[in-house]
Amino acid sequence: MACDELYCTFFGQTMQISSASLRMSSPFSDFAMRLSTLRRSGRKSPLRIGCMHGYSNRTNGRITSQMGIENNTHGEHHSYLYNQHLVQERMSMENSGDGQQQQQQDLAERAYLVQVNGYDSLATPKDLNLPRPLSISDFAPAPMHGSTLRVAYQGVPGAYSEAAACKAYPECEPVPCEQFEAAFQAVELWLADRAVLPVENSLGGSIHRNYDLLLRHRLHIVGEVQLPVHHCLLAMPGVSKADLRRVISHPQALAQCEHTLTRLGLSVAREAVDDTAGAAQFIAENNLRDTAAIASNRAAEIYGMNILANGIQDDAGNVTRFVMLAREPIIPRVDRPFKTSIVFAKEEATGSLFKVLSAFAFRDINLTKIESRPQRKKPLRIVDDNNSGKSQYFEYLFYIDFEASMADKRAQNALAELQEFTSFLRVLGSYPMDVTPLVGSPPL
Ligand SMILES: O=C(O)C(=O)C[C@]1(C(=O)O)C=C[C@@H](O)C=C1
Repeated sequence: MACDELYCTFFGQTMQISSASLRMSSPFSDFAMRLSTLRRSGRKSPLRIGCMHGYSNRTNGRITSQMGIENNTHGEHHSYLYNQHLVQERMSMENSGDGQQQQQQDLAERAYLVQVNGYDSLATPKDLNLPRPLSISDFAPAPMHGSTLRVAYQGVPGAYSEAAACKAYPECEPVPCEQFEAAFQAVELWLADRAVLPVENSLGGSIHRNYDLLLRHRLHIVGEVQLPVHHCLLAMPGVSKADLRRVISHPQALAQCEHTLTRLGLSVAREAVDDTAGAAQFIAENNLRDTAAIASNRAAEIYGMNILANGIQDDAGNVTRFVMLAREPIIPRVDRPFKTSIVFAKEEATGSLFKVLSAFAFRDINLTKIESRPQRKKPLRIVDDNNSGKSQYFEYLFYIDFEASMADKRAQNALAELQEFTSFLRVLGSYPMDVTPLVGSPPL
């Protein structure tokens, strides 16, 4: 859908560009000026802007700004990122006034964008371009203005995380990322609207890296999705099991198939790589005839590989749970099952963990998960006991998922009580539970 008005999403609030928004004061003045630039040239410019967004912050006393412009003119999606330097460079091309000057400015704008993006087939806009009144949906967090929701995941096409992204957001554009951290950053820098990341598997357990990253980044959990994971053993066409010297895959996938591989007589070297589909891609690109990958049957299709064995996970009901992350939290509700995820550090007092857990038990709130991670900044506590000398304790952060919405009084009271026994407490998100039945899901 083409959209010719200009909007700015500023720290989660979407507004149509108007003189009011142009009067934004420091530290956002650069940002505001940039918006005015585009507004003035927007009428005649061949560029149709679907949506603009950006942020500005102070680093070491300097203001840095980044801005994304999405152009959805052809049903395609192009995103341009500017930094402050480019914004200033761009502004120096700016002339006020009409007629020829305006035309020159339009051409300059087009040339500039082609130069930045290498994209030169921009459509001619309609002349009649009346502003559309704002509606409530303009103020909702992304998806934005008819553009496709971009969902970051770790891996390459054919990864289970890509399938999870498409299960969570069926109409989305999946955005592959090399590492989990890159998926977090893609959302933080507005290159993606959501991230979908694995947090636990029914056979392999928790994906600790993502627990650590949840704390380090400021994204919110806005949903969860459970995906049945059906692994295949993939090799190049013509390769048989007897040719194999090595099996490569994501460490979780290797762990989920450990016993089956041995049962298949594959006591060969196992090597961990970044993701399951990446393993298939690597074998295909290098035509490796002594190596197999554990990956999905979609990966077999994409990378032109043969399936040597199907359903090699150690348990037929193998399931991975993913969380959906966004820049803004969703509004918790009580009209459907919700879960809330929190992280806390307990007080040093005796029995504080028990007291935390009983705050939920007394209110009949079911805990679905508890995970502990070392407190990296303060990993050890040394206690000097006069009788037995010095003892060392490990310090932990505790992650808890419980079955209640933050809109539920019981959850609010439990967290109020928790504050008495915790030195740190953060709500990672309150979101609808995935209650879709897993049985009958097509194997991946
Ligand atoms: O490598 C992939 O395909 C992934 O999507 C990652 C991942 C994981 O991290 O657990 C996702 C689901 C499966 O449990 C195996 C691997």
